[in-house]
Amino acid sequence: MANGQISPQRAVTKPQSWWLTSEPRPSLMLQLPKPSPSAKPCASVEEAYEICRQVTAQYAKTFYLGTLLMPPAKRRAIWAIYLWCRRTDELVDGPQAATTTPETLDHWERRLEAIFAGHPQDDADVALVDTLETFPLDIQPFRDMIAGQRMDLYRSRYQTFEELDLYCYRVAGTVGLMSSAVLGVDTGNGQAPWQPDAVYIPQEEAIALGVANQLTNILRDVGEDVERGRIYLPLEDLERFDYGEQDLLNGVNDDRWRRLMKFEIERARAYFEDAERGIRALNRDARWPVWTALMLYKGILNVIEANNYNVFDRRAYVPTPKKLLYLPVAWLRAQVL
Ligand SMILES: CC(C)=CCC/C(C)=C/CC/C(C)=C/CC/C(C)=C/[C@@H]1[C@@H](COP(=O)(O)OP(=O)(O)O)[C@]1(C)CC/C=C(\C)CC/C=C(\C)CCC=C(C)C
Ligand SMILES: Nc1ncnc2c1ncn2[C@@H]1O[C@H](COP(=O)(O)OP(=O)(O)OP(=O)(O)O)[C@@H](O)[C@H]1O
Ligand SMILES: [Mn+2]
Repeated sequence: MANGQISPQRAVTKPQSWWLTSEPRPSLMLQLPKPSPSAKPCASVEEAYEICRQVTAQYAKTFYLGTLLMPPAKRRAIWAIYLWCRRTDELVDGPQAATTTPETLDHWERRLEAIFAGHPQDDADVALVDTLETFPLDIQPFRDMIAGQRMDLYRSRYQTFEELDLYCYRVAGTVGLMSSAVLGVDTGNGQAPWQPDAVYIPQEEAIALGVANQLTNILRDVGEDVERGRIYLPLEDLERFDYGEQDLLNGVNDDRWRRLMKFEIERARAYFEDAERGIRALNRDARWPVWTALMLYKGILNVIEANNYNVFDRRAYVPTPKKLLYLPVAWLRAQVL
């Protein structure tokens, strides 16, 4: 970056740029740009998309696999959106989270407005600006996501599911809305015979997939989150199953915990089912990737069950060979459902 050049391959494997740190926590290495003159964009559009691709490939194997099934223009747009979302999430979840304040998020929101006005603030933004010129993305879901990260700044407990649902919309339902603008709808999807030209926009279903993913993410990461002092499971649910906050802190895996987890897993599955109904309204070339991403993420719920609900000291994941087995099933669903 110092000499105005960027080598995306090196940038990811040998962290030297502003968006990577040298020794961060092992699972995540992204970091926000420091507001310095050297952060001014100098990458070409191609180079910027390559940065986005590498980050998505490295940090989101599930979603990356889905994007590989898309036409190239849509695929790279999703990578650009992924990088912006990941950087936003990193503000409150990454290594620099302790120094993030409401003002940091205000600043991030002003940067967002500049990007939407066509002014990239650093190399990665070059890709997002290009995506915004190509696809009809609205700024509101991006703003809503920042509002979701604000919640993480001042909240570590949710009393009711309604409160958690709002959080899930903001940090993940918004991703469904952003992605939909890229994926596009099938303009011949009119469902009412008396209105054959009406196009159905599956917004609720797109949000439902984001919420389903986020609920799954919350169930998978219960142990990790508790260690960081965070409880996303609604406290009203803990009470309903007579499972105390202290039990959660102690990682107690008993009948009460398993009944609570079964309840939460069924709730997440209901959101997945709502989302599934919207996929056929999407553009034909988007259905296979979305079915794949959906089935892979939903598969994590089965793994949690197979692990006997132990999310305290092991992480539930779908092994790669199994991920590949989902591909033909997802393809078939994309053709017939
Ligand atoms: C295949 C495809 C279209 C993927 C979209 C990829 C994308 C743009 C992802 C952005 C994800 C992101 C970084 C969001 C920031 C907030 C956050 C962390 C949300 C959680 C993701 C977790 O990912 P991961 O497992 O890597 O978590 P860790 O940080 O490692 O703990 C979320 C669970 C939310 C992801 C939400 C979606 C991908 C929304 C999907 C919805 C659609 C593609 C809409 C489809 C349309 C219809 C009609 C069904
Ligand atoms: N396919 C896999 N094979 C082996 N271990 C895996 C696999 N996927 C995830 N893991 C385990 O989960 C840990 C990190 O999960 P991570 O969130 O990076 O998963 P991921 O591959 O990015 O998938 P996702 O896109 O679902 O988040 C890894 O360090 C490893 O322990
Ligand atoms: Mn991940």
